[in-house]
Amino acid sequence: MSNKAENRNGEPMTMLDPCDVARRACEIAGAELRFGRPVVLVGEQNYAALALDTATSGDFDRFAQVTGGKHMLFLTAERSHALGLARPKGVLVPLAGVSHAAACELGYRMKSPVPTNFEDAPEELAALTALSSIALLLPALVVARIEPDEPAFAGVTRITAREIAVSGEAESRYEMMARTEVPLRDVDKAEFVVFRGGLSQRDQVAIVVGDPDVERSVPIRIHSSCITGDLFGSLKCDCGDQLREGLRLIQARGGGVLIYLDQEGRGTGIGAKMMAYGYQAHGLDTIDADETLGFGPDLRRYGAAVAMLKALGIAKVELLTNNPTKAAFLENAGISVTRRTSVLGEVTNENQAYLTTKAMRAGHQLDVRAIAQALVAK
Ligand SMILES: Nc1nc2c(ncn2[C@@H]2O[C@H](COP(=O)(O)OP(=O)(O)OP(=O)(O)O)[C@@H](O)[C@H]2O)c(=O)[nH]1
Ligand SMILES: [Zn+2]
Repeated sequence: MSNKAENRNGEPMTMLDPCDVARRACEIAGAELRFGRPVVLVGEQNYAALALDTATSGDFDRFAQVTGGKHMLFLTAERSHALGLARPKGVLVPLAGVSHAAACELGYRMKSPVPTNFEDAPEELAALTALSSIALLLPALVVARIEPDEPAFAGVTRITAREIAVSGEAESRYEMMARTEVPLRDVDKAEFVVFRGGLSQRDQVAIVVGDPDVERSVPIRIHSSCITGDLFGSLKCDCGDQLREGLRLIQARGGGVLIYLDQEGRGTGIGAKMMAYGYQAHGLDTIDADETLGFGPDLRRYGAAVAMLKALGIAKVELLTNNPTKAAFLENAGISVTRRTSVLGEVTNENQAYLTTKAMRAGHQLDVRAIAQALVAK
């Protein structure tokens, strides 16, 4: 079947795939939010929305003015919980008379007054949380119900919840675009295989070590980027150690693949991760710090990893991880995990609490007692 059609003027038009159309709409809407500009979520009820962490106080005041002071702050279930309000779909807090600085406090600061005036957020606003995550923004949005033909929002980018949902399919659509050998210090032979596609993600990289036999179970590690740990040797986490130990194990097995995913801060981005580190310095653990910013415990997506494995012809793996979520995701996507092998880093004063939280609250297969004793033994 031809993928050409004609538009109303009889001009040739490429029939676009619905997922590509939705993905483009999301990327544009996300970019608008990142520029501090409003977007309109179109549905049974229309909502204008502005991202709190990119809107200046001028943008915020203009939004307040054109919505006649009917603007509200949409806080996720996680942020509501952090504020002591257990509301499963989050809350809407009226903002009439509230300054930009006070809204930011309510939206994502650690010491915020608890709102007394709020309503449960409608389900459809979850689409905006998904959009803010695609745009790597904090999930704190200023919203206002508007009429479909509201003149103040004429020309503003529009998006539907359906487009945001459909765009998610792009997460598993990647194409190989380059494959080149790069000599690495501790590895005999490594090829960097770059994939392009996805949703709001940069090109992704798989490092093929040696010549793995794809007919057998291939040792792999799926590693999410951690600039602080991988690159600069931060002591606050075990990532750098795990990256190097992962490569070492793959090499020792005679070959395999390390997939390096661009999803810093468990998918929240480096900015949010550093804000979370700031909150951790004030005593919150890694999960509570993310919740204070409005995030769930883990926003990472592994569709890219699955697409890359499939493109490399890999259907069976030995997974180098302590994180059972990664194994479950692969199994659900049709990649058989024949074995899970732990990858351990050094326990330090600075990462001991982080590792304990991963074991106790995120279900990572780490030995809590060994973590506790590791420093005593030193
Ligand atoms: N939000 C947030 N992210 C963090 C923090 N510390 C590390 N990270 C991120 O956590 C992720 C860790 O990635 P991985 O090492 O692949 O995964 P893992 O879930 O620890 O599982 P393993 O396979 O056992 O290593 C990276 O995206 C880091 O940037 C933190 O305190 N807060
Ligand atoms: Zn790290």
